[in-house]
Amino acid sequence: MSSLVQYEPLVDIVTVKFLDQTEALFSSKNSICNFAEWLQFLAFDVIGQITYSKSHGFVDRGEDIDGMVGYLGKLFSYVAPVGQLPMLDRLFLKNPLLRFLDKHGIMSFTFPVVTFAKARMNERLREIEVMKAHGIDTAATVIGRRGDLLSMFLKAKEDRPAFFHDGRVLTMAVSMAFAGSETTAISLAAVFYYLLKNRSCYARLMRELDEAIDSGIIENRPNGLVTWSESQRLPYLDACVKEAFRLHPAAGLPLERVVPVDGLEICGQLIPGGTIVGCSAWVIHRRPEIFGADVETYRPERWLEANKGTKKSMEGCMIQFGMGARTCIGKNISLLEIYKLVPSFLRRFEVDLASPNKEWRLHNAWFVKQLDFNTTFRLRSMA
Ligand code: HEM
Repeated sequence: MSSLVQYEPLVDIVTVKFLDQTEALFSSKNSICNFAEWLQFLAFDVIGQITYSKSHGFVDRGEDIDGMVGYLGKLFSYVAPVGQLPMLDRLFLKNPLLRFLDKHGIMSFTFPVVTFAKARMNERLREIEVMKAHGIDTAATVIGRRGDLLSMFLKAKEDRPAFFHDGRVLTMAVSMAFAGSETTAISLAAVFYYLLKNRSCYARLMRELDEAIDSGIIENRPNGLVTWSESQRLPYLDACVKEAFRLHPAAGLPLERVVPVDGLEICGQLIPGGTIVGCSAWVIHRRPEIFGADVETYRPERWLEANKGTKKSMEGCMIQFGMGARTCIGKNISLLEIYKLVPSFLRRFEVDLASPNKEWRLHNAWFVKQLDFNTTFRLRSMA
């Protein structure tokens, strides 16, 4: 995690903008906010900032620019069933006729996220060309200077040009937006939703935050911003985040693996090589023998009450980021974002559900998106 704190200034740029825009667009106008979507704007902009040192501009404009967010939502609604029956893809998106039309510019199937990524990459490549033309060492300047993910990918290209060609750099950059925006937004929405539905937990978290300010654990900044290292000294915040991850892991379908050729014994049963097996976080996170009989209840306290051994088992069974060789590579980036945004936001605003008696609706499009999560915000006094 320590190396990721280098991204904190990039996350801060978007977080502060998000807090200011929340105040301008919602709290000062007394408007109702579609919080799930608003958090997605934030997550998308953070990914843009971390990947290209340039946010997509959603938070600034307060709207879904080029329909990128909506498009991604639709894409996942397609990917979820097609991922279970991959041959369907040949009929639809990978249909040779559609590919032909796309290739010859007759119909475009290029995702707006890809268009944005291509534009950023071309800007950066042009910059590097200019540097090279002036005899400037690109590795030490354009590539190394920014410290964003695009510079890391371009550095990999400089080091291993045969493997890490431009196509791979672009794929990596686009993957960041595909894998890191909805997931982080869904997880953030879960943290807030459960707090709003469990007011005593919300009150306890606010006590922890206010006391941390009084005792100097958190610096009292006028914009409410909390640093990563300050957030790590807030045990109840940690419990609330973990409990939201437990009850609402972003990925809603089993994480699949292929059994090695020699077969494998799983839970006492021999599974032949080549079999696709999978395991869902929604099931594992609700195992009573691990998490307790009240698995369906949101109770952050379980993370504070557990003894060392139980806590280790609980943490070992949390697979919201997957597990093993293909575990999430963006885990620490999203944790940085979540542990900073939640306390910063709650310091600055008092949050309420627009319809306190209504539940949110869930849509499992590979990622389990929340719908009808509408809120109001009131400025808090931070003196
Ligand atoms: C709370 C936020 C996030 C959640 C819940 C999440 C969840 C996951 C899950 C469940 C997987 C599959 C792991 C497996 O099969 O074992 C995964 C993979 C991946 N994630 Fe995340 N993710 C999050 C944020 C991010 C971010 C911010 C990025 C990028 C900046 C990212 C990039 C990726 C990539 C590239 C993979 C594929 C890794 C591979 O196949 O080797 N994720 N993520």
